[in-house]
Amino acid sequence: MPRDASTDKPLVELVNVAKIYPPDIVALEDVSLRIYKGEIFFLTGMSGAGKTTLIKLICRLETPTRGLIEVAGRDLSRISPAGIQRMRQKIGIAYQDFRLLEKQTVLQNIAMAMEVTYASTKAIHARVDELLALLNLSDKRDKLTGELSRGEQQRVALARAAANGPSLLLADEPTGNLDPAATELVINLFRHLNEKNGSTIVVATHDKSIYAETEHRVMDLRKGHLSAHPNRAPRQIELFEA
Ligand SMILES: Nc1ncnc2c1ncn2[C@@H]1O[C@H](COP(=O)(O)OP(=O)(O)OP(=O)(O)O)[C@@H](O)[C@H]1O
Repeated sequence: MPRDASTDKPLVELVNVAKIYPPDIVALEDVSLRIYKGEIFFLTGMSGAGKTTLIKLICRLETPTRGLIEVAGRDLSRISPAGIQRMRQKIGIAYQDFRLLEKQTVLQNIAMAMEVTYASTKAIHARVDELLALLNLSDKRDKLTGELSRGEQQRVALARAAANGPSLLLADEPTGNLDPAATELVINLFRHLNEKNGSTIVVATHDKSIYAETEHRVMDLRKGHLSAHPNRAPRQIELFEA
């Protein structure tokens, strides 16, 4: 989806953000970042670099030790708990550890995420069927998620995150358990959400294959510091990084 960096306000903005876990584990140090509406943004970095921490800060599952975080122009530190709940209804989160209810079916796991929308059962089932078809999981709809392979569970977690057509999708290591064919399905899901719903998508990943062929912005976290990915042109850095 095209965007104009000169006129858009960022959907997500971090200014000089640090996160230090007790007693003194520095996960992020002085991170400033803008992510614009309609972007697909990749966050790379080695294990322990701080990717999950950054994702959790954006949806306020963690709070920063220092710095400002704004989502849709609102300072997260000033939003009430009820306001955070409302904000999260517009954010889809695909967790690295999936967080599925293993004794519930695929349909139930995804449908549960949609109950907040008060959609009809018919509309919920149609959406679930659409997402499962996109992710090649149609035959798993009535299976318990605990009985699926890790790769299948990972795709169910993505379908659940995508279910409400979120304004912002945060995907933490979304292809960690997938083969190339399933990885392609996930990339197509991101494109679909981005183009059809205008969803902004933030992907934290080790997996070069999901950003190698794209024109999208890639930034690299190293020991809590953020910089442009070494393989990306400097022009991109100037365009996006203030
Ligand atoms: N709840 C926590 N308490 C203490 N330390 C934490 C906590 N969560 C993360 N850390 C530490 O913060 C640092 C960054 O962790 P984070 O999970 O954000 O990295 P990551 O880039 O997502 O790694 P991975 O790719 O392995 O998931 C690591 O040193 C990690 O051990």
